[in-house]
Amino acid sequence: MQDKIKVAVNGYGVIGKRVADAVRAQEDMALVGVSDVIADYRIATAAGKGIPVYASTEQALPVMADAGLPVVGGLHDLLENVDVVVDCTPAQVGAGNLELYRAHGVKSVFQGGEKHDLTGHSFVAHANYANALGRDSTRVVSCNTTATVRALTALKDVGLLSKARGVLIRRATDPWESDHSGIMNTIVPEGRIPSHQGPDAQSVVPDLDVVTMAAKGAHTQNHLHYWTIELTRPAEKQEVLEAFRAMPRIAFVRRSDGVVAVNSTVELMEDLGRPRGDMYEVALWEDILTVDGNELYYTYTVDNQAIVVPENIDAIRALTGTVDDGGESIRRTDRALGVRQDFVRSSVAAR
Ligand SMILES: NC(=O)c1ccc[n+]([C@@H]2O[C@H](COP(=O)([O-])OP(=O)(O)OC[C@H]3O[C@@H](n4cnc5c(N)ncnc54)[C@H](O)[C@@H]3O)[C@@H](O)[C@H]2O)c1
Repeated sequence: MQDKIKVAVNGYGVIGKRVADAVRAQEDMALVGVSDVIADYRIATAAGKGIPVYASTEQALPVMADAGLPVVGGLHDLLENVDVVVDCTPAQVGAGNLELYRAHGVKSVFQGGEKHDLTGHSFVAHANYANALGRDSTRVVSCNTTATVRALTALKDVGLLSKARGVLIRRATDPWESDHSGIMNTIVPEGRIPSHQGPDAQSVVPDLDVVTMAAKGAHTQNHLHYWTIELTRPAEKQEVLEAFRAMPRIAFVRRSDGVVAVNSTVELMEDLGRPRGDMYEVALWEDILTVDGNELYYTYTVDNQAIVVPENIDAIRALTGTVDDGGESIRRTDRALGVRQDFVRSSVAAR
């Protein structure tokens, strides 16, 4: 434990519990504890796994203790013993924690619900690991923005990307909250164009020419994106596929393999034995992708609950500066999580 990066997770919800497990899967990291304000099954499962549990507020501590949780202490105590905290509290709550983390001399990773200005740095590992090195804090961008940046930088890396225009069909709510939030039996267009994901992608890669439009669907699992791309020159489909294949965390799926809809990938992840059925990769339909001269069209699906998890792990290494090379950090993270390049046709972990 001495040489490992000591990590805390504040906010043990959809993202926090996944990041906590991913930290535990890394050879160079130790999860010192998780902190929250809840006292029910959600945090009890952390205690059940032997993860030390802390209370994030003074009011929460007695409530958690009364519920029989083995609360080790308050968030202040946890922060005394870690190098990095990953803040996975609800959107905008995290912003109120930055000064606390700084006061404890702890580096901090925030999530996409916070504004770029909070940390002045927005993170997607492949795109800008290098300029996060040694920083005090960063923000891992949202699930939609992470997928957008991964796919567009794959094209940018090989000099093919001129302009990108995307339509994002978002899930209504996380599945476990569908008893009390989310829409039903409709599609709701977002009130403005561009939707926020395009400008957010530019907070990671400023020179991207990208416009996004979004709508909220009535389903609860996964987003679906459609992209129309103007390439810098006419290209062959094979060349475009190679560009995506070279990008970590993009995996091909095919209708011909029976992956015909968003729910197919959900079932596939379960069948692959993924924890919680999580899909860390962008699942891009190889046999739908079409190139026509200098125009490219493609679609993929994104597991909103999981895609940012490997990015959080890389952000921890970048801030602490323990691994200088982003490619090396990505390889380590992906090996530990079993990230793949192809779900059906390759039985081995990718790259
Ligand atoms: N759910 C997604 O699909 C998704 C995807 C990408 C990014 N994000 C971002 O991740 C962040 C967390 O979202 P989530 O979906 O995990 O939320 P969530 O509601 O599932 O989890 C948040 C957790 O924080 C806890 N919490 C509330 N107030 C707290 C406080 N003051 N101190 C400590 N803990 C507190 C809650 O009890 C809950 O367990 C947000 O910024 C969100 O925008 C969410």
